[in-house]
Amino acid sequence: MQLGMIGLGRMGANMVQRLMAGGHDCVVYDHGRDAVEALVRDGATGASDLADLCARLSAPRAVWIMVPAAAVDQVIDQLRPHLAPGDILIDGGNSHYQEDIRHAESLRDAGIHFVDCGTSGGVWGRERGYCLMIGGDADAVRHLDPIFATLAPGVGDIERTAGRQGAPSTAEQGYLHCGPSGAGHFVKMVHNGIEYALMGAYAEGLNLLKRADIGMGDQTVDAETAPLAHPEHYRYAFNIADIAELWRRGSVVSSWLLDLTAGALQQDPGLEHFSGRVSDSGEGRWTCQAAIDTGTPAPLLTLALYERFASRGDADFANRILSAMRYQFGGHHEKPSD
Ligand SMILES: O=C(CO)[C@H](O)[C@H](O)COP(=O)(O)O
Repeated sequence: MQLGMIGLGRMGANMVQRLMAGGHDCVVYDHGRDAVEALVRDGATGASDLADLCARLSAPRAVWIMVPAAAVDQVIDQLRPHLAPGDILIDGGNSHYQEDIRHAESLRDAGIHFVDCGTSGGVWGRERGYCLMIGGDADAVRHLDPIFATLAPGVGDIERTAGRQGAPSTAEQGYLHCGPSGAGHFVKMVHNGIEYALMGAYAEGLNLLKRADIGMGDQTVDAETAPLAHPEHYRYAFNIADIAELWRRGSVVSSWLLDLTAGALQQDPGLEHFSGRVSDSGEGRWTCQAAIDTGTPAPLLTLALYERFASRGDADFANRILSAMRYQFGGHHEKPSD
């Protein structure tokens, strides 16, 4: 099948490679000419601009947009004059699902279908396949089935869930039409909310293991810090990389996130190459907002998001206020940092 791809960053370029390896014909465009030329060398058709991309695609066109969420509006505005009724636009980036509803409505009168697709798999997706969470009109989604089937991981060697019978469903192959416009990105948003909490849980647990050796150090009692009552209970110098490795095998908390964590700890046990400032794309914030809008308790997902804010120093003033209050009511001085 033929597909136009706009945005050839880490995700878009790898997706084109996977599609071409699966026998699809890709017409590609990016602001950066190097990215276009690299894919042309591998067999894609390069476009000089969005009009050229549309001219090179046969009707009905299928155009996949893989750009940062903030740029989607502009790309759609620039594409619109070059599209015709029956064409399909796919937003495969990390857009807010409410933007999808707006985009689908604004294109409907012109007969253009809009499909939203939450895409998970990161830089590993080219090799492992992408998990695709899809929203939009059933007919448009059905038309794109060959594209989704190639991008998705397929059934692979994952054991079949007990009770599932017959030919593997698309969910079992790694892609799913989740519902009408916005449904794909809604599912991806919650996926990322869960991702934040899982990441936070591994990080906190591994940090506690790392700090299980504090009874081995100098136990000088400081009046400003609660003394360690039983230093002998905290004399474990755990090998954190080995424990992460161990948990990958047969444990209840094994997962791909843990596989990646074990890999990072193997390369750099102290994680010295990271400062610990953790960014967020916005997906976690949208998840919390949806939880608030619907009155759905989501304390773990919310806390994990706030921990990311704190990692960037955004709790520093609050912490200074705590110290100031302790000094005001008790004359307590801050302990110099270790
Ligand atoms: O697709 C993803 C992983 O599933 C994420 O959207 C992407 O990597 C950015 O995540 P974050 O919200 O942490 O910035």
